[in-house]
Amino acid sequence: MTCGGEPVRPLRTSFRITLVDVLATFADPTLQGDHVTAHGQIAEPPDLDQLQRRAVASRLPDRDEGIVVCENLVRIYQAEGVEVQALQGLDLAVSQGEMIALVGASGSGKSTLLGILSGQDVPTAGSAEVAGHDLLAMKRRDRLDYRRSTVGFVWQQTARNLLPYLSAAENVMLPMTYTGVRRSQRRARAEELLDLFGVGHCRNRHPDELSGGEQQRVAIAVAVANEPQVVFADEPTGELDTATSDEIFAVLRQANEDLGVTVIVVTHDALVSEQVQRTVRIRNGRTTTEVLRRIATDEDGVEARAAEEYAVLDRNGRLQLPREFTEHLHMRKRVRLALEADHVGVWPDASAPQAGPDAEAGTSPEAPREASPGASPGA
Ligand SMILES: Nc1ncnc2c1ncn2[C@@H]1O[C@H](COP(=O)(O)OP(=O)(O)OP(=O)(O)O)[C@@H](O)[C@H]1O
Repeated sequence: MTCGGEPVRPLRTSFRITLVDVLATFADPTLQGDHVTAHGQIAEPPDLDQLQRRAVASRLPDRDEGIVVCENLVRIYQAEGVEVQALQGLDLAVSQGEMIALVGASGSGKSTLLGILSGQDVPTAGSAEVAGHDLLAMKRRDRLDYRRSTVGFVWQQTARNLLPYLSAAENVMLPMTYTGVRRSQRRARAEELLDLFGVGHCRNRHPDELSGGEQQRVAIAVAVANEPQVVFADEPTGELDTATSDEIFAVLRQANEDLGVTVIVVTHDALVSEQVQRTVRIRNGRTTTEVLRRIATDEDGVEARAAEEYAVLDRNGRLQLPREFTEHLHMRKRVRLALEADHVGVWPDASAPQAGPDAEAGTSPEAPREASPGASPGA
């Protein structure tokens, strides 16, 4: 399979959350800021050494349960009496400690998915679990705690990530205010994170005194301030030039590797998506293909990055064939399947008009064996 390219759009046009949501994400009038955690206790945040030890521990075996698991996820919007099916039975599993890219054409459902996973929106049906939280069953109060402590976000629009009247350090301290971290600890952790991400010298500057790249570094520090388990980044490099994009991506990778946080990045930028080990493509509200990247060594011992594209197979055995394949072979409505020793053959319906070139050339089998559930390869 080859990687089909999506048109690259320089800017996202649809965002539905405003600056007010920066505060709304964390603020809850029922909490007493400085003193009380979501559970009524004073929190003692770990220092960076402890976080790094945890990160290493989290990379040890047994991380394959999936920290993010979506099954058959459906989100239907009602717009002027018309139903829009933004997610149409989406499946996704992300392992703890992974960093993946989500790609897809405009309108394919990426933001809708991120909105659900980040606890800002509720799906219509299906299941979605993040770090053991059931996002369909979650109560309002739990959802607020979840947004404050379990997940972090970085948006494309720098103005959406940072409050303009707070300094960089104050912006990083803000989320900790709402989880009850003491002021001195908030400041220490904010300064550690700003140093870690290369913007320690900007701690007393306000967002309008920072470059776009510096603002996004601070935004990543804000996103990880409360030690979330997963960070969602929606086009975090969309407003930046290529060199700065690379730097910001490196900072996200640093958060992933040094702090052990799982990172899910939505991007239109092929250069960004090529830097992760797994890129998941969404089409029409479903995950369709995944590109897996690894370092391959040839017979001369030369290492090179290899990328292979896979179709996503859901629990019911459904997969979506890439449009360019079906169009090339004139596959419509139905195809013939054959179970072979180590693969499944898919042929165009020879009885249909304009069957594909292979079928016309007689390369499809005369009578393919029926693919029976439970039949083992080579049986
Ligand atoms: N609040 C809403 N009301 C009605 N329809 C919506 C709403 N939000 C999104 N949609 C529709 O749902 C579909 C998926 O939208 P979504 O924003 O998730 O796509 P996307 O892949 O993030 O696109 P983009 O890359 O342009 O941001 C689109 O058809 C969109 O018009």
